[in-house]
Amino acid sequence: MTQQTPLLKLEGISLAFGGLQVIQDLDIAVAHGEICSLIGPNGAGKSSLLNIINGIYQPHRGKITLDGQHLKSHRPQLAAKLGISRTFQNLALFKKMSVLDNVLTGRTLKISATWPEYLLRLPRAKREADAQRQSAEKIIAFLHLEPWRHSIVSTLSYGLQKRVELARALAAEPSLLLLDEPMAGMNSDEKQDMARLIRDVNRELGTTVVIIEHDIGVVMALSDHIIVLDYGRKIGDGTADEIRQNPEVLAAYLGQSTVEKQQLETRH
Ligand SMILES: Nc1ncnc2c1ncn2[C@@H]1O[C@H](COP(=O)(O)OP(=O)(O)OP(=O)(O)O)[C@@H](O)[C@H]1O
Repeated sequence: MTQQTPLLKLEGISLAFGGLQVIQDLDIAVAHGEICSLIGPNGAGKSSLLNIINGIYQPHRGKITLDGQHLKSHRPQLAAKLGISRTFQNLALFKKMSVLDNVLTGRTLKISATWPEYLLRLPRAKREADAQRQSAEKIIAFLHLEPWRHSIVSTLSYGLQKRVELARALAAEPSLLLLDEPMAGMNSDEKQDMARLIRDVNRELGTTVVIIEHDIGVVMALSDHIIVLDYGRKIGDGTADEIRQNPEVLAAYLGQSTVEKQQLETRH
């Protein structure tokens, strides 16, 4: 596929729960190598959309294409195999395990030696275990987590735990990384650190990122492309400047806090 082919394309996607229409006839395209933010008021359907992209929810209508390949029956296992990795709104780590062991769990799909080979410590399993560990250590270094690599996750600050979650998602070497509010609950310094790391991941590893974030200042500074949802409909799609001038987007944010709306209008 050429670089002009979007990495991810959704066409005519609709999802409902009972009578509640959560996503309505949505078309979006995410280009290779971009940071694309999904924003919108609470309940707009942002997390549901990530759940569709990584196969947790099956849309009732519509077509999903990844790098030109139509995904007819999309499931989380397939998404992982195709290089889609994600983090969740609430931390989903093995809290009693070390940072290194948590990151290693992100490499499960990269294991090819069998359990008997591991149990018998056969050479192929040993070589593979060494390689897995080296890859995990590389990600830990990339995200500046070395001082805590042997720390038990539950002893770390919330900001560091979110970083471990990012490390675990990256350990799978995804081409598409889905981040569901990676900065929620962080203080301003932690948010800045996380934003910098996401930019480094995007630029240095070449990972395409789709991120849900409520902090409009961070979104405006970080995104190449912004998609705005409201009641499951797309009401904005463009660069930060285009979104800032979109009357429908501004109107949707009128119901939000004044601070959020001002940030949307004034951030550069
Ligand atoms: N599994 C489900 N069953 C029923 N309703 C659901 C389910 N998942 C999501 N919803 C509903 O779909 C709507 C959209 O929810 P979603 O979490 O996708 O919104 P969101 O934009 O991510 O919101 P927030 O910013 O508050 O996280 C909400 O009304 C929610 O209650």
